[in-house]
Amino acid sequence: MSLAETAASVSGAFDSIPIIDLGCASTHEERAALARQIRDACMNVGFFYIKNHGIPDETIDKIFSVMKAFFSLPVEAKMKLHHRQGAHYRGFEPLLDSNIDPTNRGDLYEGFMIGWEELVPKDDDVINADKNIMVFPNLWPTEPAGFREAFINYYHAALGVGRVLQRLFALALDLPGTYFDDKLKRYPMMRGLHYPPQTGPEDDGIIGIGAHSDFECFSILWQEPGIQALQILNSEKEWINATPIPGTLVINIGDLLSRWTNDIFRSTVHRAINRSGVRRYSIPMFIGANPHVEVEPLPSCVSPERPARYETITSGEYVRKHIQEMYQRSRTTSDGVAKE
Ligand SMILES: O=C(O)CCC(=O)C(=O)O
Ligand SMILES: [Fe+2]
Repeated sequence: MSLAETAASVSGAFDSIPIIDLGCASTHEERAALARQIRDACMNVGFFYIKNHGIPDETIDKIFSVMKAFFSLPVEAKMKLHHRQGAHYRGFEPLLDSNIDPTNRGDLYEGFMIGWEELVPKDDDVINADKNIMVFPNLWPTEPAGFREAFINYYHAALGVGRVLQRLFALALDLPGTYFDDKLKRYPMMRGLHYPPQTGPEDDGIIGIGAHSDFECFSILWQEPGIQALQILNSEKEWINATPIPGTLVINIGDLLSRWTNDIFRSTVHRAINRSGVRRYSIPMFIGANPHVEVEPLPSCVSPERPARYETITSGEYVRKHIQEMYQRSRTTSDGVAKE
């Protein structure tokens, strides 16, 4: 059955999130079987867990530990790295700095955003050699010690997982395995997030992160074990818990890949609410397409019964607009002062 025919029979009324084992992908048959599982998950749920992803525990432990230390610093120290000092979304995001759900009043998390950087910096000539790719400098705190190293090590490890997944997504879409290799960003954005425990009523419009779908192609999320916060919305409008499963990462499809696949891959709405009584941490990385890539529904996802639903758009144009809107709805000024 073609992708478009299969999509016609999919309901989206899931009540659980599949777990996919990346550990068995050495033979051609194993990779094909994995791609089929991924296709099912992307069409039915838009989310899946991966186990045996290959990121060492030590790499995760180190970034988790520096995140806890950094977010425990006084807010004045963190504000010195406010991301609005620059134009490229790097550095600290205070509480309520973003508002991803326009029907809400603000997102109750603190974040620290970074982009690609070599662990051992190369000279500028090497970095600037690839003129088509934008590499913006990161901002780094002076404390805690080892913050930069822990973030960069995790970043490179997560990016490696992304490279494996993008090939599986291509196979899942009946495309050559390397189809996305020159189209997806080599330098995606990643952020460490800290959600203070929340006590206010949900209907006051301020929750950890409001209901949204991600803007880019797919996201790779580490979430702190033992603390339930992330929820995803099914087609029956029920919130299904994405309970942290030790040793796994959560993968979800974003709007751009959904659009690229003519909505055959689902970009599922999700939110996070931390009512655990203690702080909660997570680390999303957003893998997008390079800014100049023109995204239009893939031929394998279009049929006479399922005509193309979207016009061609460049990735950069699409993502920039959405990110700007999310921060324009902020309830704080760049000094961190609450707006009226
Ligand atoms: O913290 C989480 O579990 C979700 C974060 C998220 O959805 C995002 O950053 O887009
Ligand atoms: Fe998200």
